[in-house]
Amino acid sequence: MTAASKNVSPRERVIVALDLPSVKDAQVLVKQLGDSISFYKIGYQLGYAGGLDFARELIADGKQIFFDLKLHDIGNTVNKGVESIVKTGATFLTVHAYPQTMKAALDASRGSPLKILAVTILTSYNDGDVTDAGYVGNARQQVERKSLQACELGIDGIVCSAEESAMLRPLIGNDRLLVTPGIRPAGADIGDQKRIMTPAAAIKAGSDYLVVGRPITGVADPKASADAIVREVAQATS
Ligand SMILES: O=c1ccn([C@@H]2O[C@H](COP(=O)(O)O)[C@@H](O)[C@H]2O)c(=O)[nH]1
Repeated sequence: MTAASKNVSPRERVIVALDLPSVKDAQVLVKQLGDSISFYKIGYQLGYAGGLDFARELIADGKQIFFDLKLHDIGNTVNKGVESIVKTGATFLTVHAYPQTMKAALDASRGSPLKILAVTILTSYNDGDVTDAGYVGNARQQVERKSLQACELGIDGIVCSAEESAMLRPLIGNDRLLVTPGIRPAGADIGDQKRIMTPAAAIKAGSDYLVVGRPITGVADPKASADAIVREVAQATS
C-alpha cells in the first residue's frame, strides 16, 4: 500500500469489474451491491454496450470509475482518446505499457484527476504465454522491466498480478499505485486467470487496489461475496 492510497478505505480498495452484457444488467448489479461497493471498472464488454454513458451516471451518483480500455495505438490517437476520457470524470484509465502509448496518455491527462495505469503482463499469462508472445524472460522479469520503464515516464500506477506487488513496491516507490486483478478468494473458481492471489494476501503484498470480477458478479449472492472481500481487506489492512 502506498502513501498515495493511505487514506483509502477497505471498501474503496475493492473495484468490481462490471463485465456484463448490458447497462440493464449492470444497473441491477450496482443496485444489489448498494453501499458495499463504491468503485466500478468498465471494460470491453460493457464499454461497447453503452457503458461509457453509464459510467457518467455512476459518477453522478458518487461512484468512482475505472475505464479498463487498455489503449494502445499511435501517440496522437491515444492522446485524443485520453482527452475524451478525462472529460468523463473517471478516476483510472488503463493503457498498455508501451513507451509511446504511456507518454501520449500522460501528456493528455496531465493536470486532470484521471490516473493512468500501465498494464504490464496480463494476469492470465504464465511464463509460457509470455514466451509465446515473443518476450524474452519470464512474466516476473517482464513486469519488472515494463514497470521501471513506466515509472521513468511518470506513470500513476501499475497493473500487474499481486504476485509481483511485493517485488515491485521498493522499485516503484510509495507514490505510485499497484492495481491488481487476478484476485481470488480462497476456494473461488480461478477461470482463465493464471497469476492469482487472495484479497488478504494481495493487500499484505502491497497492492493498493484489488480488481474483482467473477468472484462477485458470477455468484448467487454478489453482495455477500463483496462484503466478505471488503472484510478480508479490512482485516489485512488493520
Ligand atoms: O492483467 C489484467 C488486466 C485486467 N484484467 C481485468 O480484470 C478483470 C478481472 O476479472 P475476474 O472475473 O476477476 O477474473 C477483468 O475485467 C479483466 O479484463 C485482468 O484480469 N488482468
